[in-house]
Amino acid sequence: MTSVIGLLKRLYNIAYPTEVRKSGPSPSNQSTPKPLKFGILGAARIGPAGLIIPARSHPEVVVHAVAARDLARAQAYAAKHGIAKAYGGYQALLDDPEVDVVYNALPNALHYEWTMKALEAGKHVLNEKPTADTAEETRAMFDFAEKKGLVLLDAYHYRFHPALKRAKAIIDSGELGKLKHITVNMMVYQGYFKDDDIRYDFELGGGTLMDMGCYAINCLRYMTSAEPTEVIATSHVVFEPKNAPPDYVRNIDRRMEATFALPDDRTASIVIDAGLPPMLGFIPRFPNTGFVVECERGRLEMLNHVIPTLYHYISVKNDGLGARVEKVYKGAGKGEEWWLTYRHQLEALVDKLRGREPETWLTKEDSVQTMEWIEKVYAKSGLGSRPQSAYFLASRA
Ligand SMILES: NC(=O)C1=CN([C@@H]2O[C@H](COP(=O)(O)OP(=O)(O)OC[C@H]3O[C@@H](n4cnc5c(N)ncnc54)[C@H](OP(=O)(O)O)[C@@H]3O)[C@@H](O)[C@H]2O)C=CC1
Ligand SMILES: O=C1OC[C@@H](O)[C@H](O)[C@H]1O
Repeated sequence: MTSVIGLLKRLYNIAYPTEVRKSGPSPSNQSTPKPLKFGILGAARIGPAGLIIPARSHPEVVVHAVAARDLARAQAYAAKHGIAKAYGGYQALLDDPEVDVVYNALPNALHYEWTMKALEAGKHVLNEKPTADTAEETRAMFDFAEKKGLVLLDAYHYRFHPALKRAKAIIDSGELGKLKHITVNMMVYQGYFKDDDIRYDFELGGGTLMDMGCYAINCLRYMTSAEPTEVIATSHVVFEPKNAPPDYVRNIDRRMEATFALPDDRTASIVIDAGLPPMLGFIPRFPNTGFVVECERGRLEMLNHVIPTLYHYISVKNDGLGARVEKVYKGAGKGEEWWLTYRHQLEALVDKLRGREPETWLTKEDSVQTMEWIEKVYAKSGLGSRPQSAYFLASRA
């Protein structure tokens, strides 16, 4: 019962966060900096969860502008979400001198071009996951941000939640002995994405490994504190749209499984599926996201590591001490029980931009290695990497 009330409270606060007063110079304190102004590239579906709602409860963030390819679409989005400026075209937003930080919420294949252009315009960037289409592009993006002295953060938002950090602390404490194997699952039911979703478009950087698999690869590296040494095996099911035309190219993974070797005889596997069929042909399935870590002296299972604010558990079976369940909606650091992973992420980004030490941060190598292993799984599967950005290729010509 208490957990149901807790869930309802969290849901209410997520949907209706207390709007905080935005910081800035006041008669009593002229030195307080103005809030950071964010601009969103794309009237994207992820915008509200990824930035707009978290910004409401952050005193130092204002969502100032949105750009869409079509001005009317940007205006409608701006009106709906209370955003002051709307631009018809992404470059126009980058040319706005008031924008401090750009949120790149475009399809994966456009991350490279528009993040590079944003950095060129002198903006810090919160870039949606996965970083780009290839590791080469990813490295170039971080190198350029470094060169410009700007902050670039990939939106691996799940990494900022205290529950995930607690799961890792249990593994790192050694109470379960040496880690032997981790399995990371990211599965949603059939119909979760429509057939014309960007995730099913090869040219836009689609594929289920790109989309949900990037979390899984990032997670296995994080939980094991190691880089894989080899992709041992893969198997996949390709996406089949309804009424596929005869010339339809089956190059998009709807399901991807992969097994990796890690140093010290450890292994890892991932199971990603964007279309779990109904049970017995008609019973709908719940999304299944989480991971299981098998250790020498027990196992740890975390359910829902990607949206833990809604509900999660960390179940620990210690061969010597027995079993227990932990839930961490609020950690020892900053945050409220109802903070989504995106709100934690925004807190860290703003801390970084303001010169404060963020509680959690992701390194360049984190992003580069995640992309490297995505590409290696695609290579092993025979599906191949998503195409390099034309903007990247032009820069190398
Ligand atoms: N962090 C997270 O939890 C999540 C992250 N994501 C990531 O965010 C990004 C966007 O995903 P999502 O919001 O679901 O995507 P949408 O389908 O909403 O597309 C995002 C934007 O892409 C723009 N766009 C530009 N070119 C094209 C094109 N050729 N075809 C289609 N759209 C185009 C559209 O902009 P315009 O408005 O200009 O037309 C659209 O608003 C992806 O990288 C995805 O991986 C997605 C969901 C969750
Ligand atoms: O980033 C994401 O997180 C949740 C998933 O459902 C979605 O496909 C993905 O883009």
